[in-house]
Amino acid sequence: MTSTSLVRPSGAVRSRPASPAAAPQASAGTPAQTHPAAARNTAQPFDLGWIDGIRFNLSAAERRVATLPGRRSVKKDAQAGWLLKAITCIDLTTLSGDDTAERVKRLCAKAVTPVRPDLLAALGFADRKLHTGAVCVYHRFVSTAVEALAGTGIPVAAVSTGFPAGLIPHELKLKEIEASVRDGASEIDIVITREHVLAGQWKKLYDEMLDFRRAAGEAHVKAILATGELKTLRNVAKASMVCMMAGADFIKTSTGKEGVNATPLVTLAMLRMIRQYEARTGLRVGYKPAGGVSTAKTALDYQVLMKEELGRDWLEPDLFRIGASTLLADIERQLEHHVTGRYSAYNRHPIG
Ligand SMILES: O=C[C@H](O)COP(=O)(O)O
Repeated sequence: MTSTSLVRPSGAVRSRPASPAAAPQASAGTPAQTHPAAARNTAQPFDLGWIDGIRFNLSAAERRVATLPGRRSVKKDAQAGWLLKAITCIDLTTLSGDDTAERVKRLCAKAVTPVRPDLLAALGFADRKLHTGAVCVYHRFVSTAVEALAGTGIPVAAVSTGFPAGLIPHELKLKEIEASVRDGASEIDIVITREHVLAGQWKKLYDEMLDFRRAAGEAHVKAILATGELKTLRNVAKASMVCMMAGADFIKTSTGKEGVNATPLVTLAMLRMIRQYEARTGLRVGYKPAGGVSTAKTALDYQVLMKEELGRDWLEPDLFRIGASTLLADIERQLEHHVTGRYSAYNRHPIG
């Protein structure tokens, strides 16, 4: 096994990416490579015509999603390579009422060294820098995380705007965003007002998102749709389009607190909108499934969907994140199994 066999996520998908603009680059690079950042999304004028025409064929989408497990055919070294790549896309998250500065510091240490050095060495990555995509915390812990991650290049993401319900006054939402940016967050995960979607008030959703994006300034904004509360996939698709139109850098499924969080079906709806938005504007928007993504197998499913629907570039952390609090533990166990042939107990991987 060579390290080069691990660095190129390949062999999982047979179809070509649907959009030529999203074709894979020639060089896949290493899990920790510096990937040329995509041009940032910019807000477009509000256009109801982009939203009214959106339809979603549920049975076709269900059929497509049902074939996923059969297409997740990466094994052995290739699978280890995909899993290492997945680690670089994890927003390692703690969002609990009993979070403490100590827990956040431990999480940050895990983000810096997500895989045991002996396992990395056995995989041929002893000399490579590998870290998670970001650390994601409540505003209260942004400065703690920024300090703990100083010099590592790992961004701090703050959940914001009255996460998870998003029912605090609009002005307070803007202040919360500004406060997190002041404390050093370079990514802001906002929650949308679900009522705007449920009532079909698309201009209100657009204006809200536009304000959030302005308040975040240089910090990148991930728009959490809380898809489990939006009733229909058509609503999910329309809300995705409106948030992108108003400048969201990423669209994200869930807070992790809804009854239903990330699913392959909502993913398909959102990825098709990202594709449509790119076709209209030439701008690329990232995608973040979050909530309940806890197994390596599920992470691979999402990676396969990303590559099939949008192309190779969407496997990189500038366009793909997985919001997860426990996924890393399972990925590390799978990597250990790959190296040693044995599974370790989960309590050997207490964080992540
Ligand atoms: O944004 C991230 C989610 O809150 C994490 O959800 P999880 O705890 O189910 O992994």
